Amino acid sequence: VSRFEGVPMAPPDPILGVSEAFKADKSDLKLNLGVGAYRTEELQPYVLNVVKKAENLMLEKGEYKEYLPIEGLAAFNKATAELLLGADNPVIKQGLVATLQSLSGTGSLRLAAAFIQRYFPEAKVLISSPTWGNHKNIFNDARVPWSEYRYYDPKTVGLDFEGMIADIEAAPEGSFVLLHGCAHNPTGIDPTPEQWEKIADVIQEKKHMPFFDVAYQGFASGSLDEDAFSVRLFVKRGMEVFVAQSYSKNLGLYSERIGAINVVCSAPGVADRVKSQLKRLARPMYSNPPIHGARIVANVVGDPTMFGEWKQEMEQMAGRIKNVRQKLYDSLSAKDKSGKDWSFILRQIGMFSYTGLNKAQSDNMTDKWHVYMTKDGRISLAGLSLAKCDYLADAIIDSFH
Ligand SMILES: Cc1ncc(COP(=O)(O)O)c(CN[C@](O)(C(=O)O)[C@@H](O)C(=O)O)c1O
Repeated sequence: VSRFEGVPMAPPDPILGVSEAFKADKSDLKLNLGVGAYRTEELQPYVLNVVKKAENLMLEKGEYKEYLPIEGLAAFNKATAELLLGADNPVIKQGLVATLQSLSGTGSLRLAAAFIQRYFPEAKVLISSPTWGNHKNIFNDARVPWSEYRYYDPKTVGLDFEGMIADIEAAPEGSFVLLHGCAHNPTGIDPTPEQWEKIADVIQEKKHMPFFDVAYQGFASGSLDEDAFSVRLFVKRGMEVFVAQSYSKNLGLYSERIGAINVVCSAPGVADRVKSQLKRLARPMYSNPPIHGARIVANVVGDPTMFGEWKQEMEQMAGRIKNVRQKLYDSLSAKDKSGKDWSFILRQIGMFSYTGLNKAQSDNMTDKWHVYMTKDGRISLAGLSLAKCDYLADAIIDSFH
């Protein structure tokens, strides 16, 4: 008998498992609104033109494939910190930022979790309710305890700001507060600038550590700087901050697994020590990160023409999603006779819309309409075309009532 006899079948991933089910569906009506992956109006995957340009340049140069240092490609680490904080941010000049290239957003979050587990074993991470489906698994597997702060208010289909502040205030001093830098996943609801100020106040008062997850910089509003507002606000206040970054969405580098963990410290010597310990944790985890995506980012950001083209393509992707949001809202408003207010769809930002459909209703979307979405009611508008909005509106109205 096999020694693996006791190994049970793991459940499908709540997000990536939806894509597997979608692939198995034979209907030509099927729509994949599950994983947050950008599609064109023709519902095809999209490789940015600027990425193709950078890759052609790299091919011509015929670059080496030697190991990267544990911390990754230096040119990438410089570019990624500058993109996040602004090239002229004093914390960069003063050597206060420890940046390590890591395996995209997930790997960066996991590496930071390992650091928290080792150096702050008593601390808890506060995560929003709801949050990205993988956050809890990352902290569970890193043996970091977490609890939730209120975030989504189903009554207003908006932010439960009072609840959020109260829960952050009530948490033990020195907790880590996980915040979505922009384009909150799954709700698409972001705090206003004034609310970010208040969130920074309470985190400062309680001596908590802000931990930003920045997976959509430039993809939410179309502007890299606008989408970095929250992070730069906290750094400007002199706060020490963790920031995980990802280039999966804004540069379309999903499977290249390119991202970074940044730790903004309040004293130069400290940043070097933090970086050295992050390296010590990364080495036995995956040793060193993949070079291809790092070179693409470094080449694009390092060349003013390509950087400009990237910003244009980002605005186009964000723009297409905004158009789809508007069209879906128009279709729902025109078709739904119940008088339900669908304007929350227009107030949400980024790839996703949190529809309020419950599990049974989401099942109906899939079983009856072949619309694939996550069971928490989230739909990825990045997987929707203008042409399919009427069909989706019919499915949503049928499922709600
Ligand atoms: C808030 C947040 N943080 C981190 C990540 C990790 O991304 P990566 O490891 O590729 O850099 C995602 C991606 N989340 C998804 O878009 C999603 O929620 O569908 C999807 O890519 C995923 O992995 O689940 C995310 O939404």
